[in-house]
Amino acid sequence: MTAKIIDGKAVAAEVRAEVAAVVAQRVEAGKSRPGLATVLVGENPASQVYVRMKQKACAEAGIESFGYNLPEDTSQEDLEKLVRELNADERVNGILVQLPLPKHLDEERVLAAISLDKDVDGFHPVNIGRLAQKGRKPQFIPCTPAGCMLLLRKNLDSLEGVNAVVLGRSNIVGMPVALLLVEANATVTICHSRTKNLPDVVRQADVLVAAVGRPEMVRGDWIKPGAVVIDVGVNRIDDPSAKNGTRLVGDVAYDEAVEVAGAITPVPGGVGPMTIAMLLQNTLKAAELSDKQ
Ligand SMILES: NC(=O)C1=CN([C@@H]2O[C@H](COP(=O)(O)OP(=O)(O)OC[C@H]3O[C@@H](n4cnc5c(N)ncnc54)[C@H](OP(=O)(O)O)[C@@H]3O)[C@@H](O)[C@H]2O)C=CC1
Ligand SMILES: Nc1nc(=O)c2c([nH]1)NC[C@@H]1CN(c3ccc(C(=O)N[C@@H](CCC(=O)O)C(=O)O)cc3)C=[N+]21
Repeated sequence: MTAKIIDGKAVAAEVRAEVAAVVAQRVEAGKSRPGLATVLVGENPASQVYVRMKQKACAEAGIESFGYNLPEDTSQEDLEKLVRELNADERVNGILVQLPLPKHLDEERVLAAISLDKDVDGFHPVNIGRLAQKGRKPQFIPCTPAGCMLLLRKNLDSLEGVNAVVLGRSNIVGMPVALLLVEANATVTICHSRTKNLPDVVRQADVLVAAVGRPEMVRGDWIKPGAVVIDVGVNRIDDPSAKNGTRLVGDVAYDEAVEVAGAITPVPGGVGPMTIAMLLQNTLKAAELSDKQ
C-alpha cells in the first residue's frame, strides 16, 4: 500500500482563506489592516524568492506588506536601527528578518531587537526560551514548526506517547519542532550530524520530521512501515530532464518512502506552503494583540 500524501498546499490554502476572512471582518469593523515588514539584507536569490512569496501571500490575505531591502554591507547598527523603527511603526504588526543574514552581522542581536509583540517568526530568544519551558507559552510559534505540527495533528489522532524522531537541530526548524513535539507529549529523539547509527534510530520513528538540508538522504528502508513522514527539506538539485535543469527535492527519498510510510508530505507542496500560511496567521494574531494595547 502506498502512503497517504499530505497535501500541505491544500491545508495552507484553508488557513490562508481563514486569515483572509478574519482580516476582511476586522477591516470592515473599522480596525486596522494587519501589516508585515519584511527585511532582506543582501541579494541571495533564494531569499529574494521567499520574501516575494511572503509578500504575495500577504496581499492575497488583505495584509499590507512593507518590504525593506538593505545592501549586503549594511552595518549591525543600521540594521538594528531599522528594527527599532519598525518596532515603533504602528502600521507594522509583524517584523520578519529573512535568514540567513550576511556573515558579518550578529543574527542573535538582531532577532533580540525585535519587539516581542511583533516577533511573527517566533525567533526572539524569549519566545524560544518560553517554548523550551514547561507550562510557559510563547507569544508566537515559529512558522515552519507550527506548520509541521498542524499537518501532524490533521493526520494523527494523537501524538501522545508516539516515538517522534527529528532529524536536525537548527534554531529555525529542528529544535523548535522537537520542543513542540515534547509539548504534545510525544517521546522525542533529536538527531544531528554526530548521531550514530542514524538509519536505525530513524527506523524507530512513528513520526519522522526531516530537516537536514541533504537531498533525499533518508532512504525508504529507514522508514518504519506506516510512519507519518514530514519532509521539511527544500533542496534544489540538477536534473537535465527538468524544465530549467533543476528540480526541488526534500530530505527524504520520496519515491522510496511513499511505498513504506503511512502518510508523507511531498516537496514541493508539503511543509513549504504551510510556513507561509502560519506567517500570515501570526501576523493577524499580532494585529489582534495590538488592538488590546
Ligand atoms: N519548508 C520550509 O518552510 C523550510 C524548509 N527549510 C529546509 O529545511 C532544511 C533544513 O533547514 P535548516 O534547519 O535551516 O538547516 P541547517 O543547515 O541550519 O541545519 C541542518 C541540521 O541537520 C543536521 N545534519 C546535517 N547533515 C546531517 C547528516 N548527514 N546527518 C544527520 N544530521 C545532519 C545538522 O547537524 P549539526 O547541528 O550537527 O550541524 C543540523 O542540525 C533545508 O533543506 C531547508 O531548505 C528550512 C526552513 C523552512
Ligand atoms: N526569517 C526567516 N523566516 C523563514 O520562515 C525563513 C527564513 N527566514 N529563511 C529561509 C527559510 C525557508 N523558508 C521557506 C518558505 C517557504 C517555502 C515554500 O513555499 N516552498 C515551496 C516551493 C517554493 C519554490 O518553488 O521554490 C514548497 O515547498 O512547495 C520554502 C521555504 C522560510 N524560511
